[in-house]
Formats: sequence, C-alpha cells, structure tokens
Amino acid sequence: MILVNLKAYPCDPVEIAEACATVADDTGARVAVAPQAAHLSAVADTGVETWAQHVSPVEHGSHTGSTLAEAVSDAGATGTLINHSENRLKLADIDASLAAAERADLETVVCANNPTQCGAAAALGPDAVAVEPPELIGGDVSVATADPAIVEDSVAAVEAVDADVDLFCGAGVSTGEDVAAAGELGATGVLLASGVAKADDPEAVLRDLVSGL
Ligand SMILES: O=C(CO)COP(=O)(O)O
Repeated sequence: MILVNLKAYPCDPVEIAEACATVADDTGARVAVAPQAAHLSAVADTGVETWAQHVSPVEHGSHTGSTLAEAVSDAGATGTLINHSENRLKLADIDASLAAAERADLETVVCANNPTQCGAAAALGPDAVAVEPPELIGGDVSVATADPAIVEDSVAAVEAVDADVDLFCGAGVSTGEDVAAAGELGATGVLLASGVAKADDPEAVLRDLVSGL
C-alpha cells in the first residue's frame, strides 16, 4: 500500500487525489491520500481511498477543536493515521484514539520512531504500525536505504507482539526503487509526503512509486 500524507503542505489536495485515483485504477495498486481534515470530503469525492491524518482520543461531547472519528468517517475517510511524528500522543491517548477509530470503523496505522516503539504500538492492536525515523522525514534519502536495519528490526518487533499487525515504513520515500527496497525488508506499505506533495507532476511520481510494489 502507498499512503500519501499531505501534512499541511501548500498543494492542491484534489489534484493529488485525482492523480492517486487514476494511478490506483490503472494499475490495481492500493493508493490512499491523507489530506487536511477540512479537505477530507473533497478528496473522498474523487473516489480515492481517503485517510485522516489524526483522530482525537474523544467521543461525541464537549471537545472543541477535536477531530472526531465519526466526523472523519462521515466525511468519507476509511482510515486514519495516529501518533504521527509531527503530532505525537501520550500512550493513553494513542489507545483512546484507536478505540475512537474502531468505533467509527476506520482502519488504523500507528506511527512510531523506532523498533521498540513499534512493538509497543503493535500491542495496542492497530491494523498497521509505521516506522518513520524523524531525522529522515522530509529528506532525500529513503529510510530503506539510510537505515535498513530499523525497518527489519521493526518488522521483527511487530511480528513478535502480533503477527496480524502489518509494518509500514516511511521517511524520504520518493521512487519505485525506494518502495521495492522497503518491500524487500518486510514492509507491506509505505508512508510518504514530500515526494508527492511537492512534486511538479504528482501522477508521474505515483506511477513510479507503484512500480515498486
Ligand atoms: O512523515 C512522512 C509521512 O507521514 C514522511 O514524509 P516524507 O515522505 O516527506 O519524508
């Protein structure tokens, strides 16, 4: 799976969503987009698989400023990231955000910095854990090239806790070669942002990325 996190980049979320939908349709590859919460509906309307970047550890009620899992689902999201390196949560809040996502029937990827955190995240029962070394995020060198051991060790850490939880990796992923290298290390998906969000031709980058699946 290729999960494109648009963060808060100054890109056109609908244009990128349309490119992802086209490439997914043409190739049969699983490609999803995680836009800003305010853009979820517009992105989902393109038909692309749509994910939230975060859901808050809350239920319906007095939670001003929160991102309610049910609202994200109503807007068309079918999955959510939790605990991204740029939006870290306390352990209890990761657990409660996972419960919120489950309530709203959202698929979940919990992000983590290193293999130890990956094992801890797997124990909370998400669908997948994504290892993203913070120092490599936004850079030019893919995690699978810069630090292959961190991916292999994270695969092992997750497998030791719960073999049903998938391991994704991310940071610096921008080519099909990077995706293939991640797969060879045992990752079943990649998480990326700048490679697509900052690209002059997002569709061309996506076509190259899916060639590595
Ligand atoms: O944080 C990331 C995806 O969630 C990775 O970002 P980059 O692809 O820009 O390194």
